[in-house]
Amino acid sequence: MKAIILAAGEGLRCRPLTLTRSKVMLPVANRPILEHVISSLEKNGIKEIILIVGYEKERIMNYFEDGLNFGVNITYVEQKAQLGTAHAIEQAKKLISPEDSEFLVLNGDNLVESKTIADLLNNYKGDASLLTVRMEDTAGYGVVLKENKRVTRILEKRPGDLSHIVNTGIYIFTPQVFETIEKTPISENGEYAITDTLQLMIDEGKIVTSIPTESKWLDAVHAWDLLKANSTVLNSSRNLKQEGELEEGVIIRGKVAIGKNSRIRAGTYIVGPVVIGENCDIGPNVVILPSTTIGDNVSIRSFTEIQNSIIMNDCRISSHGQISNCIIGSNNTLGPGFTAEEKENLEININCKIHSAPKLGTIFGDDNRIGGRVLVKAGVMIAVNCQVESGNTIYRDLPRDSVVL
Ligand SMILES: CC(=O)N[C@H]1[C@@H](OP(=O)(O)O)O[C@H](CO)[C@@H](O)[C@@H]1O
Repeated sequence: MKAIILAAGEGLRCRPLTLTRSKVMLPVANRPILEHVISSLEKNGIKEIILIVGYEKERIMNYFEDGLNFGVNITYVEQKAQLGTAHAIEQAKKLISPEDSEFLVLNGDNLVESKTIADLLNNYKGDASLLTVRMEDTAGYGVVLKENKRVTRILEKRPGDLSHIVNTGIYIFTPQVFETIEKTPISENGEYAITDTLQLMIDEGKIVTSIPTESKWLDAVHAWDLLKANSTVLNSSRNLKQEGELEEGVIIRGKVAIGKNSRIRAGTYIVGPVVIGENCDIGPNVVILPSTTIGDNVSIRSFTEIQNSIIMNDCRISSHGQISNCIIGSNNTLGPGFTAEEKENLEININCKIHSAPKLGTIFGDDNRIGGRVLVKAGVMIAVNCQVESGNTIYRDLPRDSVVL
């Protein structure tokens, strides 16, 4: 069976991390979310992948190339304008032939394990099947109403407790779906939504089934949700390899992976689950606590403590830093004594809407240069290519290219 993966969107609510990469390329346990998705498909024997790309597509294509390094064949299709999920799927029409009796569709930015996909592959039936999960808070998702297994209505992002059965956006369709996609009207918010296509199919008397799963399905709606996804994946990972070099006096507890050519210097204390990439230079006397992921080519100097955080590639973190519940994008330089304040239950304004975040420090996009003794207040985000001189306290979000003297 072929799979179409939707990977064309930016993921606006994951800014500033998505200013330079799309949401599917955000790292979880040092691998892009999309790589976890592809690996789950591959484990189910799905090797023919059609990747719908758009925003920051070069970054995706340079990473995955033809897919062979990941055990699959990838064909890329560009969705030039992001006109909704039905429009995205329609872009792949010419690559699905009548011999493909059915095909799978899923989002490239939702973490799934191989069992999640297997739950749909083992149970689908009818003209279309969609995989569902039960959730208390269904805000921001589509939900379904059903009789037995048959879906009677799909309601997209409506307020209220209409149903707690959430559409995961993972579907199996027969090629006939393209006929209904063509008839799908544009929605109120200007998109061709696959959920409207499914509702049309139901209205036409076609059989749309809901297949429940209790296997892993995680969506990073906001940038800070990446911390939870990272922690979940780290906690469930097995066979973590230690390939780097540990100096004498390094203490390691729990599951810790250390990549090739990484050097952990004396007196460093690491409590897993922790993943450290390749070519890192850490210590002496650094403390790394659960559930932390550190990318490739990262240096961290003495007496810095990091906990429940993601540090992406090519960062330089000086001594005496305090980094907890933070996401630091690629190629950031943090001077000595950097402190990220952290707080619980923050209210964060994104595009004039208040979103609540659990415990959070700060989130940095890429390429920022921060001097010594800088304090960033809890929940404050630094975009891309900002410069903050030593001794400053940052109280408000910094947009791209800011300079704080
Ligand atoms: C129009 C459409 O396709 N809506 C889907 C889709 O929403 P997005 O906002 O496009 O990510 O994926 C959700 C799962 O992540 C699902 O719940 C919802 O029904």
